[in-house]
Amino acid sequence: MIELLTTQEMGQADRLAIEGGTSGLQLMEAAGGAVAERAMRRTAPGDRVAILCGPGNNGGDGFVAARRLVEAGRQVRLALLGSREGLRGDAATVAGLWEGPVERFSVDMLDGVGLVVDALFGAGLARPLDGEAASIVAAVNEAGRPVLAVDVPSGLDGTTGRAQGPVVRATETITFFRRKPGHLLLPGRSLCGEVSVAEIGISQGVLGAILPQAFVNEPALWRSALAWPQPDGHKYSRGHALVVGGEGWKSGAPRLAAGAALRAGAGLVTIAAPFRALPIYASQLTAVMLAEANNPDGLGDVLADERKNAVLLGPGLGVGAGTAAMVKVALCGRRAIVLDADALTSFEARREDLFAMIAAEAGRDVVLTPHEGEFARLFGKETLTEAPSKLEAARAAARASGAIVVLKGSDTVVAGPDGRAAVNEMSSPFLATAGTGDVLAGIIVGQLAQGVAGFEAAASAVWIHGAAAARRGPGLISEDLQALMPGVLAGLAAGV
Ligand SMILES: NC(=O)C1=CN([C@@H]2O[C@H](COP(=O)(O)OP(=O)(O)OC[C@H]3O[C@@H](n4cnc5c(N)ncnc54)[C@H](O)[C@@H]3O)[C@@H](O)[C@H]2O)[C@@H](O)CC1
Ligand SMILES: [K+]
Repeated sequence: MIELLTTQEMGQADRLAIEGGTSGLQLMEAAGGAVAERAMRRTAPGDRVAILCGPGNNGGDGFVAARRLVEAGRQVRLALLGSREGLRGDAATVAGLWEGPVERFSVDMLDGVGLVVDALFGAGLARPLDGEAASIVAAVNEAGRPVLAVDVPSGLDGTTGRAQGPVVRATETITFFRRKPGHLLLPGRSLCGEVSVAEIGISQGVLGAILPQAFVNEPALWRSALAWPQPDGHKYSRGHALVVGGEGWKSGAPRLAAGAALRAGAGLVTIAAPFRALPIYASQLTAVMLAEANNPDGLGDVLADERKNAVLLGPGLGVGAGTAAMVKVALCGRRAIVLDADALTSFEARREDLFAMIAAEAGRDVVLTPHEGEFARLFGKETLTEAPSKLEAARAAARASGAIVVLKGSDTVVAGPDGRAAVNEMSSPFLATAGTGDVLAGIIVGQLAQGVAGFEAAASAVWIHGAAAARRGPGLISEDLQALMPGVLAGLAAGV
């Protein structure tokens, strides 16, 4: 598992390491040394490097890096924002070890440099940058030279991935011990460039005291929860997913979802749809079965078969009272449910009804998969805009609804009502095409049908979906994803 630490949790990690006997100065020397190592990869002896230091410990890392880079034959010019006398603690100590000149920033420092090291602000950013700090950031961005940011690009909030004011646009960012959510959440991810993590002498053991609740969405988080077929198993032991579909002219979305559920490993997949639409569905389905459900009562009849243990409603279903009534029927009982697209929007004006139905049956998994527009309609625009970050918005929604919330985007967040959250980085911009959300919902219901727990089902599905897309790249359409999934699943089965 790869934990993501908030700025506050990282501060705790630093403190625990120091209490454990590693001094703050040792941590700073290690951090600055790691910065210098990255800088050396980007430059050759004789190259010029501009190091921009701020008034806190981020600046301290810059002073250490400057010293190491001079030792490695780089020509370093160092500028300090603020006065040398204003430096405190370890930053003051390492500034004292720097034998070169300490300049005030001027734009000419950036002329022709091979690299700019941004050590202005890191975890201590307390307010938006203004004044001289803002003009330095503007000059750095204007210069167009490669930028190595220390911890985070200055101006970026590492916890939220947001910048309230000017922010450095980095080519590369080096952070310490663990990444922060802001390295993965947009716009932070696009401002950081390539992100690397340096060990600086903080032991993994501190995580046992911090108990972080946010993680990178990667296989170690959920691999052990995945279900694989057993030699003595049969299709019924791999679960039966039901996709509730609507009219024939909207049959593409449920068909995409159903195919993905089969590929994900569900033993059987059935689409329930109105009788008049069944021939249209049947014309393009083979392994997926069909059932007649003309209305909520009809769906109830289909669901009387308890072996249908996971249900997806939403893709192609239409927005309105009819869909809301279908959702109500599906939510009666203990089976796992995925609500996507129209099923979410159908509760726009009556979200409390939905949350009450979810709460009525404890211990079964409900997964909601909104994109930002659907999220705003269901949970209220303010849940998105007033939350400090996308991560916190998803968490708040999960708490309010009692469901696992998959807030989609190229930085998809999966949040559980228990506070656990995973931020996805295995994604592809080519997923921004019609029907890919239907495929994702299908993978989730396919995982749930196999008995995978809700959070792990959702997080693994998001990853598998992104990994499948990454295998194709340009030209990807949602129909391709099904065929790409076996390669991704084979990698997971092999433990790659
Ligand atoms: N023991 C530790 O805590 C370690 C910290 N390290 C580094 O220390 C950094 C955190 O250091 P600090 O907590 O000193 O924080 P920063 O160095 O990020 O900034 C703190 C300073 O900036 C000022 N400031 C904050 N926002 C401002 C704004 N908008 N405009 C002008 N001034 C502003 C504060 O008043 C304070 O003087 C990390 O990002 C990391 O780079 C590393 O050296 C590793 C060890
Ligand atoms: K920085």
